[in-house]
Amino acid sequence: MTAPDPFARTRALFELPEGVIYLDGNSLGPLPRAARERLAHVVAQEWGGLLIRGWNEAGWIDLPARVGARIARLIGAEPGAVRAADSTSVNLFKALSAALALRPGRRTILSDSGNFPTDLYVAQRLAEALGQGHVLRVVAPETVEDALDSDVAALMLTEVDYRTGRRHDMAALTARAQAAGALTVWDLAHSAGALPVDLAGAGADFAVGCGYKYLNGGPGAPAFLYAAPRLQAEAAPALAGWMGHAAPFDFVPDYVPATGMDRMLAGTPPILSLSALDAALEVWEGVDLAALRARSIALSEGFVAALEGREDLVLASPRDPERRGSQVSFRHPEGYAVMQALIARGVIGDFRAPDLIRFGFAPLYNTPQEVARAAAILAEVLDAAAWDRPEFRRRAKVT
Ligand SMILES: Cc1ncc(COP(=O)(O)O)c(C=O)c1O
Ligand SMILES: Nc1c(O)cccc1C(=O)C[C@H](N)C(=O)O
Repeated sequence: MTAPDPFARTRALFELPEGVIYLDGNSLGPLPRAARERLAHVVAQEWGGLLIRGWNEAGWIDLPARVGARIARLIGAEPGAVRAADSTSVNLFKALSAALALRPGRRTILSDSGNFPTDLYVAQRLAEALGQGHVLRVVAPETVEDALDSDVAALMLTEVDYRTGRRHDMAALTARAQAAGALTVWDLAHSAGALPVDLAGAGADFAVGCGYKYLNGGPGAPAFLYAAPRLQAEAAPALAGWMGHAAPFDFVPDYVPATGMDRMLAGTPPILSLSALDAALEVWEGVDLAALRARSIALSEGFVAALEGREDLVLASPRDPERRGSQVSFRHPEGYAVMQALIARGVIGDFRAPDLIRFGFAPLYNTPQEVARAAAILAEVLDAAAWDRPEFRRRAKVT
């Protein structure tokens, strides 16, 4: 007798194509059935039927806050402290600029070399554009703590490294940064929905994250933004827009920021994609995040254990699951072709240059059986050098 699968209920809420083992939900989550239905409804009934009345009658105007409230539980945020809006890049710009403005005497943005490129690009351009001598300092992930000197205005880190899955200790680094007089800006792109996050418990200052990965909001889904309640009254992001105004429909020429989190908004919310994300987040109702973490560790451990000891794969992720997010990466010199051969066999992960094959484990729908099968197929591909074909080496535009 095998015990019933505690995540069979949530798996059934997704449309998962037959014959595919999907281990790329850390890049783009699959389609929740509820999102398909909600989109059809919003398009036909709300957009089609209500037209402009939808802003009031269907509550479109409140969607950034309503969707933010659903995300808040997953990231341990205080009520009202999260908005769903814009992209992660844009939210990072807003959060980081607000953090810098709150530390006027300091000039350094501290980050690490494992951070996602968009985060580093946003910080570089913001530092230049401010014209006040700000600099982005990028150090090795292990040396972040030592680099927290008296010039650091903002510590900007991605909690879970997109390549290796290495996880920073958010609570410890936040405490260290604040003791050094800095504010923290956390990117939760690979954390939200992947593992329990406790922003309030960690005392984090600002955070951002993606809606299209483990939250399953669909390609280009709106991202989210958090500011600690103690900072909201003072936060002044460098990007303002009418949706962040205290009275948008007064149409006055001067900017007066809204009270609370609404000041972190800028332009008109994308109602179709916010609706899809809202429906996708229904899947999380009743999901226990400690059980989610336990499942995630069981999945990733099963995968690593099945492949451990192979001489042709080098584990790029921490071996200790407590120090990882919900993904595992291996190095292989022909990683791109290996991943294409896997995809041709129905196992979808992805490749990150120069040599990483990356596998995300989404506890809501991935099963231990899938993970064992994926590891076996990877072993077959390697044993038979099935990747060694010209068509598997041809790089696509998007990897
Ligand atoms: C850590 C991290 N931040 C940000 C992003 C993306 O930001 P955006 O949605 O603005 O493209 C990604 C992935 O695309 C990511 O992995
Ligand atoms: N956002 C993406 C896209 O528009 C195309 C392809 C991939 C992505 C990703 O999300 C990449 C992802 N952040 C990563 O961890 O590599």
